[in-house]
Amino acid sequence: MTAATGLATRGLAFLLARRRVLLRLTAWSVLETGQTFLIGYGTARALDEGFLRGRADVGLAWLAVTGLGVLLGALGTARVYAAVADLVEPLRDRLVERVVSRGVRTGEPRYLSGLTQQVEIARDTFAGLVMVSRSFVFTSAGALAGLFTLAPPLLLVVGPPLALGMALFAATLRPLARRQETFLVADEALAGDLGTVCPGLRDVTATGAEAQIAAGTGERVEAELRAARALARWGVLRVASLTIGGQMPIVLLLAAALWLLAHGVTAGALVGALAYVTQSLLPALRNLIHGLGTSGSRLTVVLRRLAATDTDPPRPPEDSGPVYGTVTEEIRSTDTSGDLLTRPAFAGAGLRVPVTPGVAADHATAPPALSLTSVTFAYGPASAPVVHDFDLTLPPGAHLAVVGPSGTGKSTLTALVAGLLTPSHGTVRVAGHPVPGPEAAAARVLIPQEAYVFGGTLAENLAYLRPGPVPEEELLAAAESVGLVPLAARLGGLGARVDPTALSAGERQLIALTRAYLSYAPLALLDEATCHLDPGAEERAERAFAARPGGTLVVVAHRISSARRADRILVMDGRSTAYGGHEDLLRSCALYRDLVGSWTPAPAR
Ligand SMILES: Nc1ncnc2c1ncn2[C@@H]1O[C@H](COP(=O)(O)OP(=O)(O)OP(=O)(O)O)[C@@H](O)[C@H]1O
Repeated sequence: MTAATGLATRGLAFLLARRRVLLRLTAWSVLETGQTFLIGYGTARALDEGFLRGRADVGLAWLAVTGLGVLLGALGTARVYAAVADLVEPLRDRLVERVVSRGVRTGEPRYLSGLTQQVEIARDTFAGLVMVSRSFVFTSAGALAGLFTLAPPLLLVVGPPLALGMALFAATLRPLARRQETFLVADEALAGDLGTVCPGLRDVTATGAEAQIAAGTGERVEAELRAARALARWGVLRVASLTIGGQMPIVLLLAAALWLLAHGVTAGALVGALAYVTQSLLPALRNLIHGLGTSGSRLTVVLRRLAATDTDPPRPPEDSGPVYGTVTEEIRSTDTSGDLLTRPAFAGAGLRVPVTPGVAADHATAPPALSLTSVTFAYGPASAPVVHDFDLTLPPGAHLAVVGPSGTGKSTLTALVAGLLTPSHGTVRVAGHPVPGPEAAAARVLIPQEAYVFGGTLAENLAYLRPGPVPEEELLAAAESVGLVPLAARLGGLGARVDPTALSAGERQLIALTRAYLSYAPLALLDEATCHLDPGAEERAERAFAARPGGTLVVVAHRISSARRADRILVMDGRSTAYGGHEDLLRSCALYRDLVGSWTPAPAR
């Protein structure tokens, strides 16, 4: 039995078990049929027996009867809603019961919120479908009965295009549902991908995974585009079915007016027929086509997911939360087999972007290591800019410390340089290359506060940002420079497997720093990347980066010692900034004096 047949069987059993509710629904819907019938019939009589004979009172009386019919119909519709609730709520209860018991059984309660949300979608969609299909059936019955009562030839004009439109619509149902499902799946995959990638852009940059993430997400965008195009092509047929079934009868009635009048159809009956088509059939058909077309496919997808057999693994909710907070979890929870590189849990960790060797060029002719020109950035169109009309130029080999109170934009600045954020005005260039861009991306390495270590060997962790094999001597030399040697020895050497869960935050930072040190990127951005190291270890690591041949260092500093080591300091204070050496700033910048005061420990008494 296919999944679709299984669903249909279960759906039928569900409906049969609720025959009484269905009967009630039918009974109230009949009132709607009466209302539809009266719309055309009453109008025809009002004309033929009243207004066209100069008897306005009779005409008005028929219109009053029609109005009464509309009131009764409204009463019926109100009762229909109550009956639909009796049909829909048990479906919801059943699905919730199923989802909850499955969550409890499989021990995967974290999926419950996503699934119960899908239950709500299923309930609403099912209710909508019941309403539109029921309305179409009873409205059409009322309109067709009315046309026949007024004059059977009217049916000859309205019936065939209506039947043709319905047949075309029925023929598009399956293929369109399949395309709709493909589109929904592609859309959800893209949303899921973006939900993971966007909050984790910093992680992606830190692991040098931009190109592969862009390729992966690009493929999802392409898949959604293909699905949308296929859906649109079939959508055209659906529009055609509405045109043929709902709008063509109007044209035909007008075009055949003479013929109809010659065959005993009265003027009132002709107007009544037009009322049936424009006021009842066309809206009901439109609702049916839109309702069944979109909601039907959605309901099928959601129900199929919810009704998945108990042995199926539960599907993760679309939004699995920000990567920034979960990556470390994922990495920590990896075993030591070292195969994290292929795991989808953190796609970025498995991706390598070759960093161009030789980016560090001849200093004399080289462009600035970093330049920001009139850069303005705000997080939202209505937000105050965090960085405003900002200029900065760093020559190759410079060592800049960025300091300032919390929330003044230090991380925002590093994100702008790394290309994670795009300024609303101005330009950023790294080694002369515009940001964002592949050359600029290859020319800088970002080390965020959260250090990423994966379950491979220490050597694999260290060589991760290098395009090819790295000689052992080079790894050892880098470990020596950054201060990793004692940890490497404790772990059992470069070939030892690393268990990220067994490392402290500071030890992970040392590994990430050595990895960045080994990369070919001349510009290193340390965004609180040493915050878990003791002052001595921090000094050693920073000095190593500052001494890299051709290397330029930007450090978001959280200690006065870190700022003092830099040859220039940028003080950020909201929209204003100050720039200079330590002594200059002590003299000229009150905020810097305050910061230095708060960073310097009070002398022991
Ligand atoms: N994603 C974001 N959306 C909206 N506003 C943000 C976002 N990230 C930061 N901000 C705001 O931008 C301003 C600068 O934040 P940023 O993190 O760059 O400051 P910071 O100086 O690095 O702070 P800290 O020292 O605490 O890390 C703050 O007001 C912050 O609330």
